[in-house]
Amino acid sequence: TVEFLHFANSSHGPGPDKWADDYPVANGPRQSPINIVPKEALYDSALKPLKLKYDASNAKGILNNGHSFQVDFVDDIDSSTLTGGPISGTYRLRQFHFHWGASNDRGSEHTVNGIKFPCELHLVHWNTKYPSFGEAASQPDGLAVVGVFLKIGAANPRLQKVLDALDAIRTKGKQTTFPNFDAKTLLPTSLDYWTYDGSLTTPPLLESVTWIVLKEPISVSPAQMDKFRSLLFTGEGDAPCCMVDNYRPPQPLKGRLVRASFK
Ligand SMILES: COc1ccc(C)cc1NC(=O)Nc1ccc2c(c1)[B-](O)(O)OC2
Ligand SMILES: [Zn+2]
Repeated sequence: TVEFLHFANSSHGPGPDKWADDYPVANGPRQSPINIVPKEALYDSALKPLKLKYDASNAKGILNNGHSFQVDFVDDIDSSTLTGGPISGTYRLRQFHFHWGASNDRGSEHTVNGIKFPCELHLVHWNTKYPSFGEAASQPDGLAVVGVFLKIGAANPRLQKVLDALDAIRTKGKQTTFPNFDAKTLLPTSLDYWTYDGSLTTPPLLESVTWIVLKEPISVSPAQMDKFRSLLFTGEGDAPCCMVDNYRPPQPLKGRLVRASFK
């Protein structure tokens, strides 16, 4: 589709249609994202409530990594963790990042009944039964990612704290300190979720993610969406290319079950 032409031919490497050339897992049995069809999700009363315990002092820095920007956390102790939900054991918060579109009609990776949101937040956690994130990322139960949709509405003051840091990381590879941020402030009121087994949505597309997609979106204003679009895929001194449409389209479900924590 047209929005991927720019992604496919841009300076920051091949787009989603070409990934299978270098990463055959791109056509694997548990790829992400997917289109979520609420009516086809199975309510599972055995699913536990999500327990997110985040320590604001673990926030470290904010980085433009050339395909999104991420806020990194200290993850050498169990101070910012995800437990409960569909997972067993303790997963540590490593980073969060976003995916967004060139316009408000697209940008999310997961869709709901085919509906695209303008933006999607990913809170990335890794299973502490493995020695490190890198190790966990190659295990089927290694990662747990909480996905949160952003919907156009009132300006979101908690999100604004993150957006205010973007001027300092406009180009690929730039980073700056980002202390004392409580990632919990980015979550909606309800923690109702859909969950399914999936993958990273960017290369290396590893099939190691238990996805936990929240039903309730958080708000973002049109002006705040324009702030995301002020970032560049390109490095300082390169011909500037706006960081937009950094989302992978939904992938085949291949028989997977999507469970719901709510009726
Ligand atoms: C070059 O990138 C790597 C090299 C080596 C390792 C071990 C991992 C990665 N990438 C990685 O973790 N990406 C990644 C991690 C988590 C998420 C996503 C991408 B997402 O699907 O967008 O949302 C959740
Ligand atoms: Zn992501």
